[in-house]
Amino acid sequence: MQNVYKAFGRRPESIVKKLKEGATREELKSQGMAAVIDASFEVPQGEIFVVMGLSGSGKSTLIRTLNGIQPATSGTVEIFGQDITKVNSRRLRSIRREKIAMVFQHFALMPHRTVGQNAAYSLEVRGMNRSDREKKATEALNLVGLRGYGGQRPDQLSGGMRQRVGLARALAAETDLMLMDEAFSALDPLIRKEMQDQLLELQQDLGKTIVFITHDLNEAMRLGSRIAMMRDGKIVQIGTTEQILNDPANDYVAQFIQDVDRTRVLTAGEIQEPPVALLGSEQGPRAAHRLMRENQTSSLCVVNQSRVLQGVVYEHDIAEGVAAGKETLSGLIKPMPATHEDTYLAELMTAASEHAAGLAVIDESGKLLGVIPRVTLLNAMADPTPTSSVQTIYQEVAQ
Ligand SMILES: Nc1ncnc2c1ncn2[C@@H]1O[C@H](COP(=O)(O)OP(=O)(O)OP(=O)(O)O)[C@@H](O)[C@H]1O
Repeated sequence: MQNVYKAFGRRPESIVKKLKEGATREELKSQGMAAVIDASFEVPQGEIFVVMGLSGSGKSTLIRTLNGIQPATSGTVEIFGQDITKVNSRRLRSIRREKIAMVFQHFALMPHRTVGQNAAYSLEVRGMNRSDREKKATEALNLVGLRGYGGQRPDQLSGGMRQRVGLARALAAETDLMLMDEAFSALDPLIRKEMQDQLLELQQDLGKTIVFITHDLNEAMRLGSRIAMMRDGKIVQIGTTEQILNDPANDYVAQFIQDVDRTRVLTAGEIQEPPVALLGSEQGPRAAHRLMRENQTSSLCVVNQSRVLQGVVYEHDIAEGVAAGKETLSGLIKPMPATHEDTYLAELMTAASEHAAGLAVIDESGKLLGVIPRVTLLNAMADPTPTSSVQTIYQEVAQ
């Protein structure tokens, strides 16, 4: 969307005109409400774009201009190349039906229909025949973990399960764009987290374009590829979690993020450092000793030829190995705790307290990507901002 305004009142166009001439929302209050002021953003395919702001900041109005339920007073709204502010209402209804799925806070399920019929609803509206839509609805229910529930009525399900039906209905529609308005806000915290995890997992496979509205910053940061922060109708900042945490655009955003538990949004990948030194496991204690001296470190990660992590060796063991004239590292390599790049810092607490050398960061196949020295991890816990520059002392493994 580009330069979108939405005003309510008797003469919305006049409110927008005055806004463009520099009037503030406050000054125009007697004439109506400027709910969205000059909003512009683009959401690439596959992104979860979160719109975040306090109650009344204009989030719901913004999302309604996106599906055309409340047409923008001014500006353009393009859905897959089609400007929906310029099409007639019939065409708009068809775009909404074919291209956009919605998930609402209060589920909006039809109580007298079965779960399966609810999930199939958007397909029914499209005129799909019964057997095809039942098949697709069942597939969608399976995807959200409701296998076998198709015959039940919504009131037989818990709140969390009802929201899964809402999600299944949106997925069954197989649209590329999904709009989610406070979709998880009515759920209790544990179920809410489960739903967030599920959405992230589904999104990995489905790669939809999602616009997700929330007033909860932690939710925004867990889900959002990027976040738009709204205040009084305006988008005051658009950025990734990291950008917003590290470089809040103004005091409003800064105040918002004050209470965020950063250990729950920062990941291991954001504080990892290049491995201090790597050593092919075929090398002996002398080589290890030399590398430790060169890099002024008291421990080394050990990897094999494929750079898969084998463990860690410590200075005192290596010194003993050298003294005993050992030719290999066998018996000297200790296990090293490892994590993945996308693990949240909060989940690394125990690792930090228990292990002297710190943590290795590995990929799916066990290859060493980086290390988090214990002191870095403890510092990050105490002051969780991502390290901006890391001194690179990187030693290639013998190939
Ligand atoms: N149909 C309407 N007529 C008049 N004013 C409206 C209308 N819809 C929304 N508003 C006003 O526009 C402003 C933005 O409302 P909106 O619902 O978009 O905010 P929000 O951020 O979604 O808040 P919430 O989380 O409480 O829904 C509010 O001041 C609201 O009162």
